[in-house]
Amino acid sequence: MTTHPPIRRLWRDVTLFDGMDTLPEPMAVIVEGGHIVRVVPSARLADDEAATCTLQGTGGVLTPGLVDCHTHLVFGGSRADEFESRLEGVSYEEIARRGGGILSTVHATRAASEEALFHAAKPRLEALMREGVTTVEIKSGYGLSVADELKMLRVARRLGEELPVRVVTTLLGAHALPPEYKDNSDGYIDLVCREMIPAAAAEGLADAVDVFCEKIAFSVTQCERVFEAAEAHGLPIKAHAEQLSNLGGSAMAARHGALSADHIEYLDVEGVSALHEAGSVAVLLPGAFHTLRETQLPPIAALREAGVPMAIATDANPGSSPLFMPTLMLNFACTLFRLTPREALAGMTAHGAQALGLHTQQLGRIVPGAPADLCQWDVESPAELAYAVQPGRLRQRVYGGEPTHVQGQH
Ligand SMILES: N=CN[C@@H](CCC(=O)O)C(=O)O
Ligand SMILES: [Zn+2]
Repeated sequence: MTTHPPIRRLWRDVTLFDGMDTLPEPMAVIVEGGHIVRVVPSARLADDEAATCTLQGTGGVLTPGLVDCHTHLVFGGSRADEFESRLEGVSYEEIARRGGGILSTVHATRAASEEALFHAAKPRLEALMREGVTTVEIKSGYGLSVADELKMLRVARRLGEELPVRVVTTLLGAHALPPEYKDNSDGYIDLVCREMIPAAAAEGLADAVDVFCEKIAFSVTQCERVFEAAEAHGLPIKAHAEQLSNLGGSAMAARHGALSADHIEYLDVEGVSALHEAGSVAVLLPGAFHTLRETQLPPIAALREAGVPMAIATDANPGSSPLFMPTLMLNFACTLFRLTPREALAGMTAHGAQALGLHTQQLGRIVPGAPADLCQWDVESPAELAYAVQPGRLRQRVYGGEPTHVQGQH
């Protein structure tokens, strides 16, 4: 039987954004067996080395595949009616207090079958993939019972099995208080700690555990209990914190070694120091900031000064961020939060991967040894990806070394 050598794929004469920076000269990248094996200035690529490769593309901008490190893509129903109420002046918090908001999605998600949730989530995920996403985190959090949270996580896992995209799952059982635990939030936290986390861990369904630490959700003390249960099962943690008020959830999460604190509009200087000391990532979610018409900006200058890595994500969800367009988030990160285009792009590549704990594999970078997840864009400079909101510029999406076609892509 003859064996064929693995295909070596070559991109050359590209402007390279390597996950952290734009390189100063046209570059060549060689991929083999699912990994990047060589990154070299095109001018220094020898003809005999190029001859061993299949030329895959030239010109434009090559970036790592985008990493969307915070989404709620699996859900039932729609919240267009709530969108209208907010336009009439009812706040997100008030809607939540009236039993709408997250709980209205819980109702619809519980009523949906696993099959129905899968088919509803698939086109949302394909929309992200058409815009360059090769790694996506998907949270549960609209089930709020053991069976329904596991159902959501199974759907997320199946999406990763059936589509050419890396899916990282997060159990967000402590997202909201389900109606059957009304006036018994500690009882619900008991359920999360004693049943939900152990069940998700036993079935290998969760890669991390998240909480919503907020007045309309759970207290710092309750969230800490969830983290202790996650730690007991060897699961990394992250937190929705300081989104609507400053409770100190980010600092507590950082003390527990959180991968990330997310939203963080109300984060104070102590919180920034805590993230810095713990090596946690600050995940900025400009889509939710925009949709909820927030006015409190996250402490970008302090984060930058402290050297806290900043990630950007879509937060794609039916309520606070029904936005399924990663490059729009790059633009929002710059226009709303005043990040530079370089910071925004690092936020959806290298730092997004770090928020998922995947930086140890060099995910989100274009360096030798990194997984070969790449995007070749029809733009002249990386900054254009954040500058213009213009779908259709993705020339080639490469996942695990293989060029992939995404449903609906032309
Ligand atoms: N902040 C809490 N959770 C989600 C919102 C979910 C929803 O409104 O359905 C978020 O990340 O914004
Ligand atoms: Zn979220």
